[in-house]
Amino acid sequence: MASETTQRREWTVTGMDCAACTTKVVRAVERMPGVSEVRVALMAERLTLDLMPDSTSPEAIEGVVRKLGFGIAPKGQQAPRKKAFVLPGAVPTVPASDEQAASDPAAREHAAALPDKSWHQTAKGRLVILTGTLLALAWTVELLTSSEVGYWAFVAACLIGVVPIAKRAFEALRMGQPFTIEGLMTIAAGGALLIGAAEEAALVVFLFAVGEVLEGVAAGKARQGIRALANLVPKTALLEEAGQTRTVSADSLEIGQAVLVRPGDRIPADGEIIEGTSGVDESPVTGESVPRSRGVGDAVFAGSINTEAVLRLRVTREPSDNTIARIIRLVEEAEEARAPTERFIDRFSRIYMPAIMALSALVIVVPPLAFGQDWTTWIYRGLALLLIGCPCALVISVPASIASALSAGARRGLLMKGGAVIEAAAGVTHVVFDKTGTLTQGTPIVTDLVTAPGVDEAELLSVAAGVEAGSSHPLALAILRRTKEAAVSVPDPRDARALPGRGAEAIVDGAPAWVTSPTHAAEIGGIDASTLVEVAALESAGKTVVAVFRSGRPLGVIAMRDEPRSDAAAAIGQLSAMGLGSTMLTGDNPRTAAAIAKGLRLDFRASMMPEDKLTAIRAMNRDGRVMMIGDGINDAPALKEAHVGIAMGSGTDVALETADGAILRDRVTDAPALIRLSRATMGNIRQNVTLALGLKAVFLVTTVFGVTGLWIAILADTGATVLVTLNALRLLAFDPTRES
Ligand SMILES: Nc1ncnc2c1ncn2[C@@H]1O[C@H](COP(=O)(O)OP(=O)(O)OP(=O)(O)O)[C@@H](O)[C@H]1O
Ligand SMILES: [Zn+2]
Repeated sequence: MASETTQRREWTVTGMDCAACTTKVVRAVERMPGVSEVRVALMAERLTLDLMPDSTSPEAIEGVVRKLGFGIAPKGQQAPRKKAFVLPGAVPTVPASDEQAASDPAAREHAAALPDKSWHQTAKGRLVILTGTLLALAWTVELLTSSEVGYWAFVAACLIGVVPIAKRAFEALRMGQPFTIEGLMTIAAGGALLIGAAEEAALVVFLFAVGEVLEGVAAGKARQGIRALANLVPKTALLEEAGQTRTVSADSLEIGQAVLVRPGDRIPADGEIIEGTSGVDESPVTGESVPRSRGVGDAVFAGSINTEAVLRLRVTREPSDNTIARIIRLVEEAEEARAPTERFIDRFSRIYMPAIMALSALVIVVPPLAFGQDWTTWIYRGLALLLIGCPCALVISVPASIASALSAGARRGLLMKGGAVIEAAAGVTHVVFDKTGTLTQGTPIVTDLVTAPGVDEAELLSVAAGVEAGSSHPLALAILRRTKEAAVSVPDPRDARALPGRGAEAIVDGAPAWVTSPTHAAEIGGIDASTLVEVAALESAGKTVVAVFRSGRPLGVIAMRDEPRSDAAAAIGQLSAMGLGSTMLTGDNPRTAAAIAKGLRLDFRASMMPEDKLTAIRAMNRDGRVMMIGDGINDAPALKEAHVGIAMGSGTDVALETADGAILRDRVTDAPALIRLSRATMGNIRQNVTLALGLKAVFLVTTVFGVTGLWIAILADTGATVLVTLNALRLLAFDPTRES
């Protein structure tokens, strides 16, 4: 566990193409003194760990990672550095067009340390060029001279090509990791030379290098999905200061500053509109591409597009803390919450490589010794088998799918905190919805005022508004809105108090007053029989009724209607077509709940106190796996209790932190969409695991029987890794809103 004295450090690590690479980094760094909680995110290219001061230096950690053949640079300003870092052999480039990189020293250093290089500029790319050239040279030599000279040319090509690979294998070995793909390669190439298969040995080294580059390209593609999000925030902003407008880097904006956004431009920061009204396309954040009209006082997100008119806004969030930055961070961190399937595959691949090595030893030794077979043949087959022992394709099969799914989801406003959540969401059997704000719009409107004899509507509203003045409950807001419309003044309450699940109370104009549900009205003063009949009628029409009291005397009732969201019924229909049951949980009374549930065609449980919702979820969890969908504000405990808790709506500030996932659009149909995406992801993972294991199994057999040889074995491994990654990328294009 991290103690208080340890310091959290973060680096960007480049060149990791598969989970075998991440294991290498983790194992090597883990052994260093004072290092704990080491985590490597493959797709986010991030290394995090806790470091005891005065133990290992960050530079020593960087040295170790670099020795393993990866690029590393501290992330952001979290890890201050004294000397600038340059990748060995890399050409540091500062993109001239990138104002932000040029102006911000930390960003510039970062850009210089880890430039976006094309494949031939990387260490792995150079290995391809080197081994390829050597191979071509050797072939030429063989063609022009005798096969005798050619043979030695291939030996030379293989030996020179294998040196960098053997170096990496040796470094890993020194750090306590005997089983690495580089180690397998080195043994296989060396062994092939020993039995005189020089040409093939050189070819294998070359193909290995090509495979590494291809894997890198595929992994990079998967990463782009997430990067694309970050690129949606413009680099520059039009800052207004002292009556002047000037262009500044968007990264330098501070809370409280005023910026101007022209039509057609992207909004540079999370902010609040202080002047202007315009359509704002919030698709980068919510996935909703129909522009919404936004005016003074409305919040807007960085990355959204201003479609119509000039807007002036006040920055409300630091650039590093804006909504889209938090979404990106969440998606990146989500990688660490690994799915059970992923953990299983990891454990499997850890025994897989040694097991294949043992098998390969048997294949080499047993047939010649026990059955007097030819040594060269079986050594050759044993070496080829070694190459089958690379677990790359298998190990990347799960994280590649999950990374694609996470970014596919994020682009549509469907956020999930990692593979564990995806796997859980794919397996839910039942969906539970909160009513207010989830299935309904959450903004009830007062429809009926029923006054007691001798009380007028203004008095009823005034007392009710007094009690609710400080409340943010949707019903309270409805009453306050209506009071304002009726131009009734709101008295100043004292001792205002919420009665969760029941109502609210306060001292209004010196007298104790209450607003409560009719069910709890009896506790205060009761409602007369004729009013109760009226209440029942209103409730049966799907309206929520509250009773208003002063000094224990009923003043009347207020009925409100909260319309179901327009797509709620469709969402329930989709879920049921997917074989999932839906239930609505509500604190509202059974009659109102029944009226709403009937229209939406789902089960319901009414009159639930907040703790009842928790118990209900717990009970349902026992019979199946429940996904709970709520607004994340007052139902956070229920969201936590469910198998999967999803917060809905743009009130996601809290939700992003507490729930397992979030739906950023106010769309109920995104609930089935999220489940569809999760199911598709698990399907994709199954395809990948089958593909990886299947190919291994096939080539294991053909290798043992001598049908295929060394270079096919390495080609099969690379091919499988690339196929698996490409298959995972298909998820980027998956449309979870489409019913199938
Ligand atoms: N501030 C309030 N003003 C008036 N009535 C209230 C208030 N708070 C609670 N109530 C009463 O208690 C009932 C249950 O409230 P609760 O907050 O548990 O449910 P809700 O959030 O309105 O509905 P849901 O459970 O569907 O989200 C309401 O229907 C209402 O009758
Ligand atoms: Zn690898």
